[in-house]
Amino acid sequence: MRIETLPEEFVKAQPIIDTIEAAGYEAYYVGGSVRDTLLNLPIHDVDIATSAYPEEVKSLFKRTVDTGIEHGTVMILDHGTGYETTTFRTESGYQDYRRPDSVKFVRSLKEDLNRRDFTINALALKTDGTIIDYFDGLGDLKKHRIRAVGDPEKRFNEDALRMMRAVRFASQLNFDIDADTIAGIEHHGRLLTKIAVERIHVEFVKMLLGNWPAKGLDVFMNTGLYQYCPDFEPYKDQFNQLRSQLTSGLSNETAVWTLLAVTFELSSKQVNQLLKDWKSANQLIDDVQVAVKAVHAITTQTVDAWTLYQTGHDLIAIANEVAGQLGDSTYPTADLLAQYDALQIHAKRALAITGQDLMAAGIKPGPQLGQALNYLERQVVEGQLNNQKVGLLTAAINYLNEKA
Ligand SMILES: Nc1ccn([C@@H]2O[C@H](COP(=O)(O)OP(=O)(O)OP(=O)(O)O)[C@@H](O)[C@H]2O)c(=O)n1
Repeated sequence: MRIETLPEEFVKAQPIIDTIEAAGYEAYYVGGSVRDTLLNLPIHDVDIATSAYPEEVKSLFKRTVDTGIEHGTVMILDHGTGYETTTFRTESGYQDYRRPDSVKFVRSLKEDLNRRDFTINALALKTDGTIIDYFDGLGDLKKHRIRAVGDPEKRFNEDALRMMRAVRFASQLNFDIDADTIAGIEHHGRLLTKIAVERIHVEFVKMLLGNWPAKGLDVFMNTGLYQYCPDFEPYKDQFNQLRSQLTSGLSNETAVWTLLAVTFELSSKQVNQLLKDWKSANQLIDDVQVAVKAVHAITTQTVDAWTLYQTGHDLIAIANEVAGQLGDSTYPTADLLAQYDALQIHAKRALAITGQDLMAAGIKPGPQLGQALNYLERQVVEGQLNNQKVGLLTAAINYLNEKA
């Protein structure tokens, strides 16, 4: 088969392939960009596979970066775009690529495609639009099927992360997973425990961001794969409940973990533990903690100015999205955001008075100064006081006098 008009990303990359071919090697577009083009989806990165060895690739181009030279990948820089270019290879353990004997460079495209994860990812594209398809990836694309290349057991032994990739693609593409491939996941689920959590994290989140999350979750649950992810084992029922509730993908990673934290009914300490075990960034952990509180306020209909202020614009939208997925929000997001926008201040530094001002008015530095500012902040947020210097000063003095 031949694609008539190639997307411009490929046209732009053609000089790279031409250069490699002119030096007497083969080079093809491979991987996700080929798959997504055939599915009429936008493409992200254009990846190239070549018979040239890494040193040979580097000698052909002025600007290259050794992004993964151990497993044969060199990034070629061309007019601001980077092209990951990987030498054809076979492998005896994807995750062990740092062991020099685990990657064997070969000169044959077919051998290279044969070590790839799924048939839909094992297609190669020539610059003239011809598709090379040794494993009926085109048939599987048509049938909306994710099928391991050759023996699933072998593919999952090479890289157990591929089991997570299978469920992730199911959820992103609304594809079914082939029965033998599912059986492979059932047999090899435990191998996931050998994989770096950071890699599992990426795939798990992509699964829930996909447009058909229930599709991936089905296999994730039915094969028992979930048990081999950090901390998920006790939450079978909650996951199954989610599977039936989730009607569309979530909009970002914070929403994913907030949804899980609420569904699992985790305490703030447990949220922290879960996210730490999943090797999450501190910013994500903080955001999820705040969003979880906001979801509770939304679901119990106790959203007030102070909650909105503490939650902030972006996390309000996320919390309401999560509450909506759970069928528990009665607020349109736009209304909550309008209420938030209408607050007099959106940060403490926007108060019309500072600690300096209070000291200038004779209030001594110390804990009471901070308390007074906190009091003013809350009063202004809640609309009890106007954000004006003179009024705030009087209110601060009265507040401290009453306390004394
Ligand atoms: N564990 C993996 C990861 C990747 N690949 C191969 O390497 C290609 C590129 O991988 P990657 O960029 O991670 O994923 P894409 O398939 O390109 O999908 P996306 O960009 O949507 O993540 C895949 O298509 C597949 O052929 C593989 O065989 N096994």
